Amino acid sequence: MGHNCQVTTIEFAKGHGTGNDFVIVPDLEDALPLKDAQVAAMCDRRFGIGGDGLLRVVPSEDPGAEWFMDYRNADGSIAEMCGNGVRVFVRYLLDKGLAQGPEVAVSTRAGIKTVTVEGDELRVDMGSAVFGATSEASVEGFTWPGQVVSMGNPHLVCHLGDEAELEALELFHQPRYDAALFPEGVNVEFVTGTAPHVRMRVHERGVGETASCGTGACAVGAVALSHAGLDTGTCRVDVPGGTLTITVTDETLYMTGPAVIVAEGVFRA
Ligand SMILES: N[C@@H](CCC[C@H](N)C(=O)O)C(=O)O
Repeated sequence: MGHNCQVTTIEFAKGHGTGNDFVIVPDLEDALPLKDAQVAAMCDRRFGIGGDGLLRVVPSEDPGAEWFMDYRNADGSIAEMCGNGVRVFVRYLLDKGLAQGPEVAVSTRAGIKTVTVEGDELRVDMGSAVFGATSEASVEGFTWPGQVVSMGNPHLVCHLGDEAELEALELFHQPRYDAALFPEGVNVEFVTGTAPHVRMRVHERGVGETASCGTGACAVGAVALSHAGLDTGTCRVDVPGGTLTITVTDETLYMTGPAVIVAEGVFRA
């Protein structure tokens, strides 16, 4: 009795932005629509390549951009937007000659994002943060009030008392939140400090705690500036994996940070 030994091979690259890491799958003919389980297998840190998410590079149907970023969380779920992901996506396009800088438009589920190369870093026009209601999040019986913010995807930004509290926070498990307000789940950011310099940790929907979340940093920067009574300005957001710079203008919000490709290979499924 023989085994079915058919092996599927998938070309990939691996990259990160401030430690938020992604498997990149070039699917230039849009011939490889990955199932949730395949994404989860590739993102698995012990049995796969490992990643907080997956970026599939496919042709864009929107005439405003050549490429569409098909972003998936590590568990295979779909999210509207990924801020670190879009910088890594553009770094990959530039490295492979699939796009020319310094300005690259990328189609995402949250619309077209324009990414500009600025030295070693990439600046993304993320569009303005949209503030919603206030809500709350709880961890191990402690509850903090939070500001709901949409960056295309949902965020709940909670301010903590001090650094020690932030350091001690148990973020292995999903913080509790109002499931009626967030039926699709939410990314929860915990913050200390005030604009122009704050620190955050994050628990991401569909992933867990990550070293960074670009859209989360945008939400946090916008809330910090607003708490400081500023409609516009710049806020440095330190995350466990590095630093992102958030600039709010009258028209939009820019996120600036690094993006690095660290490996290429073939995944055998
Ligand atoms: N890490 C990302 C956000 C990825 C999506 C998020 N987990 C969600 O489900 O909304 C970022 O850098 O923005």
